[in-house]
Amino acid sequence: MSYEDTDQTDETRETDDVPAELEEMSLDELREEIADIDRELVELIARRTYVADTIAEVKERRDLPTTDETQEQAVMDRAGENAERFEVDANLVKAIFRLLIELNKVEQRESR
Ligand SMILES: C=C(O[C@@H]1C=C(C(=O)O)C=C[C@H]1O)C(=O)O
Repeated sequence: MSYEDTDQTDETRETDDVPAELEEMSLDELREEIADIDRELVELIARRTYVADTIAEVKERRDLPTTDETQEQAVMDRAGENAERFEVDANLVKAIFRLLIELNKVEQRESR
């Protein structure tokens, strides 16, 4: 799925690349849209970090190691699949997820 999966025909679009509703927005409106998305991204990162902190507490209680390579591979595979589904660069998305995983592990180790 991508932003192009709408019921618009090519004739109703300004160009082949950009949906008509985005074309019609002013630069300021488009930047507001970006600001909203950026806030949502940070909110999602905060949620992910919060859940990972809870996982870290469970691991500590069960005397399990911080790093779980099998789980990390599953996260990376899922990131790649989702990137393909939404037609964004899989390597870029995977690099972002590698960073998120490393941030969580640093935090998990510091809280032990
Ligand atoms: C959050 C976890 O701990 C670590 C961090 C992970 C992540 O941020 O996705 C994945 C695996 C672990 O190395 C987990 O085990 O699920």
